[in-house]
Amino acid sequence: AGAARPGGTCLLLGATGVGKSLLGKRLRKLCSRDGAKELGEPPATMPTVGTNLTDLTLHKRVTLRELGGCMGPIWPSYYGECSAVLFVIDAANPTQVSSSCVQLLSLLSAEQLAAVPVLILFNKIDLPCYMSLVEMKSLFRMQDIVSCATQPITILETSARDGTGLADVLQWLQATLRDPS
Ligand SMILES: Nc1nc2c(ncn2[C@@H]2O[C@H](COP(=O)(O)OP(=O)(O)OP(=O)(O)O)[C@@H](O)[C@H]2O)c(=O)[nH]1
Ligand SMILES: [Mg+2]
Repeated sequence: AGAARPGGTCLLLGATGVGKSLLGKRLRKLCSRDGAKELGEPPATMPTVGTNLTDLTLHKRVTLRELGGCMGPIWPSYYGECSAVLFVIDAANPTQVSSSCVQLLSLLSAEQLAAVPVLILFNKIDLPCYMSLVEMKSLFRMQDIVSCATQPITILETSARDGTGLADVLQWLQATLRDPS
């Protein structure tokens, strides 16, 4: 199905307001040719209604397809055409933990994603009230989730605001979407 777009397609998923759109803009800036050393003030974002495509130039072209948090019910219609998933969680929003956890469990159990590598991002770690990786992992029972999952799962902490962890995200995409050789 992905034949229409060369390169690889990575779905960018997560509840509304977790920072998917800002992350997409930051990643594009980081791998743009002027090789932004300074990210500067974060550009404004609007809640994404529908889907939003961002092309990244890595070793090959990688398309990030964000599906707005409010589009949750139709996420599965895009599962067939992706080779990786970025799942974003707001580490500074304790009230969203249970709904994010349900979303994560349902995507991990989707048949079409059974072998698709997943990168989980605990985002917004620049905020003073963010929950540490240890806290987040225990709130999500991440150990159980990872051991029951059929797909490879990687976990990172990020700030789309100040750029923390974003180079590691690019590195993961590059390694994950490498052509089999
Ligand atoms: N402090 C901080 N704010 C962030 C970070 N990432 C995103 N934001 C802010 O959070 C708000 C929502 O970000 P978006 O990127 O629009 O969220 P989204 O996940 O795309 O939301 P939907 O499109 O509605 O699903 C914006 O005001 C962003 O500037 C971060 O790492 N730290
Ligand atoms: Mg958005």
